[in-house]
Amino acid sequence: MIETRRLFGTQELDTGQSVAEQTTKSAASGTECGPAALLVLDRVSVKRGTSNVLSDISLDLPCGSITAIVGPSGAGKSTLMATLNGLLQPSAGLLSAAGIGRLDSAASLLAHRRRTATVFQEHALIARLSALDNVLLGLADRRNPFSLLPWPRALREQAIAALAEVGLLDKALKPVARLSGGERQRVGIARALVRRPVLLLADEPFASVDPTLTERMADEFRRLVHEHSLTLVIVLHQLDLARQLADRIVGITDGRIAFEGEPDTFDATAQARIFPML
Ligand SMILES: Nc1ncnc2c1ncn2[C@@H]1O[C@H](COP(=O)(O)OP(=O)(O)OP(=O)(O)O)[C@@H](O)[C@H]1O
Repeated sequence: MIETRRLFGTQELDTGQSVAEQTTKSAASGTECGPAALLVLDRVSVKRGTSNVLSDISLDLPCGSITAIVGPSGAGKSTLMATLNGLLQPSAGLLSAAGIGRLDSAASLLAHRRRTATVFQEHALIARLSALDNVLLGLADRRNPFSLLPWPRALREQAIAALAEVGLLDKALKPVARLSGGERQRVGIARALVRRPVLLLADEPFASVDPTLTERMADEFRRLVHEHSLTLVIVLHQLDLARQLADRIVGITDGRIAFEGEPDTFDATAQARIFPML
């Protein structure tokens, strides 16, 4: 396990409440998750175009767990993430979410997406906008998209709280173009946290961060996930990092699960099954 370090630092807000406290409360009231799984995939297949990209995926995501998805390029990892997010619909099989039920209607998918947030590989930030405005974009579905009015005060406070949570309060008004790579990644994390999600999806979030910073950020990621009572699914190319960070590793090859187990069972034989060239 990585030694705990506070890269971001938790800043207390005027309300005396950290985002972690607020989020834990909202997460707890937002799901009836408890000891059950937050999300269950039952024999899910997904097509892109006419080809089957995922086949027969059965997977439980226990509440509060960290699952690392590993696999070669083109194996279907991002497709799986888009399916977990409700962006891609299965061509066969079923997803069900705690407190929502089957994710097979517009209403159930909307409910699922409202409590899900994503951290992207290249942060997907708008460079000319400030850190604060980028974090507010994480709340775009919480107000009228055609509104010309300034963001409501409550949402601005929520965004400021999320920036404080990742230790970036002093950079709130700086354009993202003038932030370092690590700071941008933290803005991306704040933009996800501001949604007060219960499910956090991260697709190669450390791809553009140097190895030393990656280890520190992974450690901090783990802290945030636990403090916010989140369920995290993270795609990682670094296998050592996957072992350190995750409670469970899922290996995918050719759109199928080739390995599923605790990190200490992800041995050379398991690795060879997923990455035959290593
Ligand atoms: N929009 C799309 N339309 C059709 N096929 C697609 C589309 N996006 C991805 N694919 C195909 O689906 C397969 C899985 O792609 P996916 O991006 O899920 O893989 P991945 O494991 O995330 O790869 P990488 O590690 O390179 O990001 C690939 O063969 C890819 O070419």
